[in-house]
Amino acid sequence: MKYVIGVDLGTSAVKVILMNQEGKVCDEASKAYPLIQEKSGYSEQNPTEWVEKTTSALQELVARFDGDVSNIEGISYSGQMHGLVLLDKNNEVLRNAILWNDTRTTEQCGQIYDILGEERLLQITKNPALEGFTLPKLLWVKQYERETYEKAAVFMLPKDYLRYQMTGQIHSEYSDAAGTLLLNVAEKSWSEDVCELVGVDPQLCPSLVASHQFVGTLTEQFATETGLAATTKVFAGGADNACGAIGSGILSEGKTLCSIGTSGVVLSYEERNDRDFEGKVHYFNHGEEKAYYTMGVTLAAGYSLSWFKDTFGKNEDFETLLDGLEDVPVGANGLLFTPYVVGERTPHADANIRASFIGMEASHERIDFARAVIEGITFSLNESIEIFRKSGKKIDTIISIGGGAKNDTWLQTQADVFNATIVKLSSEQGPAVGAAMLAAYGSQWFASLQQCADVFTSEAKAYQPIPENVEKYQELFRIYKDVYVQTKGLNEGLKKFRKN
Ligand SMILES: Nc1ncnc2c1ncn2[C@@H]1O[C@H](COP(=O)(O)OP(=O)(O)O)[C@@H](O)[C@H]1O
Ligand SMILES: O=C(CO)[C@@H](O)[C@H](O)COP(=O)(O)O
Repeated sequence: MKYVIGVDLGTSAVKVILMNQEGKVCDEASKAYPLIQEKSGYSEQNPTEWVEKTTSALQELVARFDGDVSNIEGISYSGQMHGLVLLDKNNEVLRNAILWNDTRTTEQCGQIYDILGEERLLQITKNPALEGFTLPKLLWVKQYERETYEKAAVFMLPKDYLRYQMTGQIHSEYSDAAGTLLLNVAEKSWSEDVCELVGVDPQLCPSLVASHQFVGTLTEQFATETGLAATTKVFAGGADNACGAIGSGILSEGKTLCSIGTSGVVLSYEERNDRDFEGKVHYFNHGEEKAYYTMGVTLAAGYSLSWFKDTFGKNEDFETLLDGLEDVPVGANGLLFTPYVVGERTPHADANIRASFIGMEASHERIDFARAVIEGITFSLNESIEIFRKSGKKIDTIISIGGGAKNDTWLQTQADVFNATIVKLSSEQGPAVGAAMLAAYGSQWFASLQQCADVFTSEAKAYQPIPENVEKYQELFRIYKDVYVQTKGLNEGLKKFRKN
């Protein structure tokens, strides 16, 4: 039997899974790493830690593998998007990576609009200038850490750096490059126009390949450290949301995904690259060739829940924290939460907004707060679904993946808030499965990613919306949407009191 490994370099942890040719998940391992948040709005990680934790997770996987490691034929990646990794001319890391949920770059987003204009930016990159994207981060380093910027020889995205450390080869690929604001998304090439106008040397951009492309084998050193064979073939991989879509079989028009990881995403497959969503949702290249996807992003979805756990139940696991969630009625006994703990993206591209609990009263217990957090995150994702529905998309079934899909009550809440059937897959590790599928397809086990998905993905359970709950959530959703409007000005006033 042959095997492939999918590596999902997430924000909270790296997850590695071993899958066989029959699409069975044979083993998995995960290693967590922290966020470095020195100031309000800052979010960084140390790229060396990604490599160390991936090495350790792979060591664990290989140690438990009782077959011949040379039968592990291929490996590929899914990676948290947009993070800026800068390397010098010796390929040494110059500073911590600035992550997708770091919002320090509002000033640089303004500069990009001033230089390019919104229309031209949308025409080339298909996306607006958002703090989370890579180009504003590059311009921030150029402006505030000039010495570092001048030493930079190449910029990389998180999983591309990890792959470089495993193979010695430097590449980027289309699905992740699409989230930099430097790619001409329709033409699939770095935009010389954008580079020239914003003053970024095009030499900083690595060469581009397709997600399933073979890029080399493991270095002898990495193979020795992990116990993998040096002949293991390495395939480029994709952005975590592209891989989440592949791993959930979102490979044709009409299919919708909800992914609740650190961020939260509602994603829709697009065959075409010329639809106009006026920048309201992100529009990126898929990991499948000649395909695209659109998505709305909640900046702190799972992160709002993990913030709540770390603050009010530090040493508990999520199961203990959420014990009794199903007994709290819809609406959390009158408590409402907006999940803006680090700002928001869709539909409010607002780095300054912060979270609120509205309606606290003396009878509320911690589990009411937990229910309000879960409902608030789901309302935020429903704002993306609303944009898609208003654009004419029919959304009646949604595949739900990510850490958030581990909880039954949350899955039912998704069905009730989204008023759609929610499908849970046999593995909630969609991005890692997608990465494994890219390795399987790259290894030519299947003629297409769709054929691979037919074998590698399967539905475990479906959750139907309960009409009575749907009605209550529709009323609550109207109140939820008003909280942003009512608290925006208040948060402006609080800004100067934040940790700086
Ligand atoms: N048992 C659980 N029940 C509900 N939510 C969970 C559970 N385990 C993890 N989560 C949520 O999933 C998030 C992590 O999801 P994951 O897909 O692993 O994220 P990432 O890819 O960003 O590292 C956590 O922040 C948490 O909110
Ligand atoms: O910024 C985005 C998408 O635009 C995020 O979705 C990141 O890609 C991080 O993903 P997770 O770690 O939450 O999976």
